[in-house]
Amino acid sequence: MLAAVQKNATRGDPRSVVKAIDQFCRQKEWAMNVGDEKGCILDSVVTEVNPATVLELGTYCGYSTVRIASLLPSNAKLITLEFNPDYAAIACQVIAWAGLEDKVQLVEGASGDWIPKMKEKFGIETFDLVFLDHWKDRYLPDTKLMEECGLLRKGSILLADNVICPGTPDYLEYIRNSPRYKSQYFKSHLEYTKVEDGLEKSVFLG
Ligand SMILES: O=C(NCCCCc1cc2ccncc2s1)c1cc(-c2ccc(F)cc2)cc(O)c1O
Ligand SMILES: [Mg+2]
Repeated sequence: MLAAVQKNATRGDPRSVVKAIDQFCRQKEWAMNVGDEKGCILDSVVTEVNPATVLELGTYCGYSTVRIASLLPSNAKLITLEFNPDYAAIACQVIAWAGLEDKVQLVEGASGDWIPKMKEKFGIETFDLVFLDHWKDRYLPDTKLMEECGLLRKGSILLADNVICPGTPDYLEYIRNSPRYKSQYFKSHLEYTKVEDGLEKSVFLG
């Protein structure tokens, strides 16, 4: 995938990086990027929220990191967490190829360990937008952890990938029934396939 980016995408052009990855995943080898279809929904939410601070849980190869960072205002900050060092190493190069390294802070480690340290380590008050795309059984515990750590404010947006496939049933149950969130489901498809999947967008009501 990285070779395809370096071969087919223009340095400093995020859109060409996104296009090169989508082409590679459609023509050569499926990969678990959010993909072009759900990516358009992600883009519209980022544009609508126009966030100053973003947390991405699950960098993988940096595809959604590039999509999000390319839409952020100049002073905005995107912190992205990746557990797997091999993925993180690739993502770092993909983000650099897109010329977005100044907007992105890539952190290696587990969400459960890093979320409680966000304020002290990165000087973050609260996140305007959180994109959940990591272990599907961590969406719920990490959301509760973010609440407990005071990382969400009235109006913070949570956008969760894969709520149908692979699925995050406990997260959906919680977020759709909690009086502290207003949720909306965006029906789509699993990246590069016809399988149903979707994004759940939730506003924290405080
Ligand atoms: O597992 C997925 N994504 C998480 C990878 C886990 C990486 C982590 C990052 C991190 C950061 C901080 N703390 C802990 C963690 S753990 C994932 C899987 C599929 C899929 C769908 C159908 C299939 F047949 C096979 C795979 C599709 C997707 O869009 C995904 O996002
Ligand atoms: Mg995903």
